[in-house]
Amino acid sequence: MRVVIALGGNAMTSPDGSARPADQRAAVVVAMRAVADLVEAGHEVVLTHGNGPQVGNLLLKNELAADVVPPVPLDWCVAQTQATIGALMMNALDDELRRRGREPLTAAIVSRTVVDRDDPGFLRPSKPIGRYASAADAEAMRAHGQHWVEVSDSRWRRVVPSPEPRQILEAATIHTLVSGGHTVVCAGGGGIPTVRDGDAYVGVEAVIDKDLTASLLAVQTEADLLVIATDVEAAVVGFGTPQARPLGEVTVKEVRDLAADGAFGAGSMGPKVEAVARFAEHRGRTGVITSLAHIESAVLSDVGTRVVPDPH
Ligand SMILES: Nc1ncnc2c1ncn2[C@@H]1O[C@H](COP(=O)(O)OP(=O)(O)O)[C@@H](O)[C@H]1O
Ligand SMILES: NC(=O)OP(=O)(O)O
Repeated sequence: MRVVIALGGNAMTSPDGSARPADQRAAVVVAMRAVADLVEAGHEVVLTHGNGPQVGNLLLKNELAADVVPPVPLDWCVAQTQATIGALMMNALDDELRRRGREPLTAAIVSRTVVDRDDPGFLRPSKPIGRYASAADAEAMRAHGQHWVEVSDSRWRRVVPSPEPRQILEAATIHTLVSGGHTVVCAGGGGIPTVRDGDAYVGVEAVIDKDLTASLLAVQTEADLLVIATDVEAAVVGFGTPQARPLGEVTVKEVRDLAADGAFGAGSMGPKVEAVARFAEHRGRTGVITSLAHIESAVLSDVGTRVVPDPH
């Protein structure tokens, strides 16, 4: 089975959301053990990952050092996070596979995702990146022209434009590699935001939602299954209320109706649900939202929230 797995931020940072190198390395090692189980079982695996904490930290470093070294644009920062996280994932997966007596075949691909130049997302920054801050700190940053929103109780985060992913330019290469037995890390951080400029492609300043890109990746690479791996076992209806119940198997229409009723967090579970719904809709296969620990079960059984195509 060909499986596309999207790893959430929690797969690469410590539980407190810190992005210290040692924490990232340790978290990736744990994630790659679960991935190695799938590879060992004979599945073709395509991996993608988030970069929200990392790209926000890089952007901030650029801004803080602007007086001494020229700052680079946000799309360059996205490319840099793809390289760093891709290298971490390859090292960890290779080590794990060798420990199991298997010769690793991994590749990380710098990947560009085409977006529309006039996407309304450029006018309404919505993608949270970087560290959390207090209301007072957020207010101070706003004075510098940055956009900040309250993402949870008194926790603020910077937001940047997040256009819709339209096409992954490296999809054919990724398809060839995975068909040839490679485990491929790609389209990290949603891909490097890119627009067409005449006959050329140029980067644009944004951070694309990695779950929506994962959905496109799974369609473009003809995956049998899309797994969105996060820190909860399933999407929940009545989230945060005494009536909370995990959502099991649902159709695209059923889950979209729940989304329209506001059942899923806008910057968190919402895009994940939309990602699996799009995959089920356009590929006619199941998309699963579950926790990292359940990746293998997601392939074998019926854990997590499983969005299936609508009946004809
Ligand atoms: N309806 C819901 N069901 C489950 N989790 C939800 C829901 N709405 C919001 N969430 C939040 O979404 C989080 C997962 O999204 P996010 O933190 O963006 O994941 P990741 O960084 O792993 O991609 C959960 O930890 C939970 O707090
Ligand atoms: N690019 C992106 O969606 O990253 P996170 O999942 O880490 O927010």
